Amino acid sequence: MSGLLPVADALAAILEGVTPLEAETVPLDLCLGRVLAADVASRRTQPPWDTSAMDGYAARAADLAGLPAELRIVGESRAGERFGGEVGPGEAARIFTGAPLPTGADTIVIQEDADRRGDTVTVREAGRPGRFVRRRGLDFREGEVLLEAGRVLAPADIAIAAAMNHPELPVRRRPRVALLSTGDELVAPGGDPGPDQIIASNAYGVGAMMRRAGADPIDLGIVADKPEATSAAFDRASEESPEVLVTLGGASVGEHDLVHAGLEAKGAKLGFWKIAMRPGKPLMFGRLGPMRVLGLPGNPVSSMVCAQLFVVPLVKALLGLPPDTQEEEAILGGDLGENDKRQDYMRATLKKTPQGLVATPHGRQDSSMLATLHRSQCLLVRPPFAPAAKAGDPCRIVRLDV
Ligand SMILES: Nc1nc2c(c(=O)[nH]1)N[C@H]1C(S)=C(S)[C@@H](COP(=O)(O)OP(=O)(O)OC[C@H]3O[C@@H](n4cnc5c(N)ncnc54)[C@H](O)[C@@H]3O)O[C@H]1N2
Ligand code: MOO
Repeated sequence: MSGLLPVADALAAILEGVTPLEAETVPLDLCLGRVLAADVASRRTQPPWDTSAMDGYAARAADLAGLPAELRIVGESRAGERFGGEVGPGEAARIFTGAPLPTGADTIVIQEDADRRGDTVTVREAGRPGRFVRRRGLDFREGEVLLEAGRVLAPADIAIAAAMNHPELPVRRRPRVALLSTGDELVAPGGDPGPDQIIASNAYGVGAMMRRAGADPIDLGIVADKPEATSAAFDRASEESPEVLVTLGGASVGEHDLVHAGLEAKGAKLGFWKIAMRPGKPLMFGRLGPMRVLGLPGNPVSSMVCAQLFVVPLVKALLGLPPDTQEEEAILGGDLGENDKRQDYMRATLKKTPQGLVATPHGRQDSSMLATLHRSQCLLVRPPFAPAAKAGDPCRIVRLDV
């Protein structure tokens, strides 16, 4: 074996012992995308009474056996104000969509099928008894659980929660993920890079991914490659008390890669460092006090791929959701040589064809190349020591969530 930790073992170590965060109560208009923390039962029956589905006349089916039928109008029922009286034999009430069905009536005649003259209406056509009547509870009943714990709330869920008379919902608190970029060479976008500097991109991409996964990213900025600066940055991170600290860069073995030593100096419990994966070999995991710390390699593609494969599942676990790291079958779109000891995650395009999904890896897979990531829809997954493969062979992919 390579001595490097397999990808699945690394993920298992990161997720070990993670329990979902506590619930908080949030107003409905802020619930989109949040994870429901408890079953929600209706406080109402809907509709609360038998109601009309059309504008027309509420009548008794028995009076409509022979047509045309002439009925006397005894009142009006509209949405918001019902007719308090009763519809007796030979009688009808004017009614509008959404209005309560008056006592005695059991059928709605739509106004297109009737002619009104003063207080009389002549019904020319009528449907079966109960036509155009929505029965009480047709939609849902008080006490019925319509939203189940663990659901990621979508617009229709929020609409039904409102209809059930819930102005707010219990949802899982969003995990807080602190992001720390390391490197003397980095300048924030819009800044003024010196001759040996580049623009920092990782915290923005990874932060966006965290937000989409349901977490709140906290950008702790850029820290210089100095032990004192690294130490101070870890203190700032601890003060924010996030659930997760993600360091970006400085994970490798060079003299200026200070994350590992910095964490050790702070007394962090280090889990693993270096895994059998490309990109992402120097991935690091440990715990600093209550924080889970993931040290992501600085190469931009390594940072993004590791964030999707390891940090997003951690965020999901903190939200009580399954990891969602599903691999899918596809067809290889180009020839590939034998793989080495690292599990490969190759940026590839994904096309739907009559034969199935075709994944075609890009020729250059350098982990510095963000433009290739941007032009990819999936990662082609090649296990360690996978044999050479030809176009048309089956392959495994994970869809990119970037
Ligand atoms: N002797 C060895 N050298 C390297 C190894 C190794 O095993 N032995 N591993 C290589 C691999 S694989 C990777 S990946 C990188 C990871 O290095 P670091 O995590 O220490 O990352 P840095 O050196 O800080 O940066 C790498 C690269 O990425 C750029 N970078 C860093 N942060 C950002 C950012 N926030 N936004 C944009 N770009 C960033 C940085 O400028 C470097 O170019 O190590 C290899 N070396
Ligand atoms: O892991 Mo590094 O990501 O191969 O470039």
